[in-house]
Order: sequence, then C-alpha cells, then structure tokens
Amino acid sequence: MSDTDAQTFIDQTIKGNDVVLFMKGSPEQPRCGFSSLVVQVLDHLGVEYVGVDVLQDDELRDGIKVYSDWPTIPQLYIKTEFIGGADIVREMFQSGELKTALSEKGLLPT
Ligand SMILES: N[C@@H](CCC(=O)N[C@@H](CS)C(=O)NCC(=O)O)C(=O)O
Ligand code: FES
Repeated sequence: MSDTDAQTFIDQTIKGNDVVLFMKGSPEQPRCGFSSLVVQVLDHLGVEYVGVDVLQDDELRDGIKVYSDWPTIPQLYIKTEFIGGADIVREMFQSGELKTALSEKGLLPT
C-alpha cells in the first residue's frame, strides 16, 4: 500500500478497536520474541485485541513508526492511546498497572 494508505489504515484501525497490537507475525504465531512477549501478557490478562502483522507490508512497518513517533515494533494502543513497546508493557504488567488500566476502561472479562 502507499504511505498515505498506510497512515489511513493505521489511524482507522486504532480508532476502530479498543486494543490494537502492531506486531511481527500474528497473535497465533508471533515471529519475534518482543511481539511474543506482548501477546503472552495480553492473553494472560484475557483482553480482546486486534493484532496487525507489520511484516505483511513494508509501508505499514515504517508507517506505524511515523504514526507513533516510536522506532520499533511491537507497539500497543489502548483506546487510541499509545502505550509503548515490549519493555514498557512488561514493566506495566509486572507492576499491575496494565491490568488496572484495562480494567478501569472496562476491557477485562468480569
Ligand atoms: N526494546 C524494544 C524491543 C523491540 C525492538 O527492538 N524491535 C526491533 C526488532 S523486532 C524493531 O522493531 N526494529 C525495527 C524493525 O524491525 O522494523 C521494546 O521495548 O519494544
Ligand atoms: S525480528 Fe529480530 S528482534 Fe525482532
């Protein structure tokens, strides 16, 4: 896709879904340890999310870095807010902050 199409796709995906993970590979089959870590955290918490495989498209892979102004994959968005990559997600999981944030937003199973 074109760079413009990539920005539009990214914007619509983030605005149209509560939790979006831009990752390498799919949630069923992550293709990098950093992406796999975030998948494991999200699955453990039981949150529903959309996974976007940036390896399917180079413009998407570069476009998400521009969109977020963040240089690496994975990238997690919750309710249109950029949360961070694997390091940040791991820290927020370990501190309990991620669970609290998701639960306050009504995104965890009751
Ligand atoms: N420390 C990073 C680890 C992620 C990372 O280093 N990703 C690299 C390797 S997968 C990356 O996205 N490089 C640019 C690219 O592959 O396009 C984090 O917290 O997310
Ligand atoms: S693909 Fe090599 S570190 Fe992610």
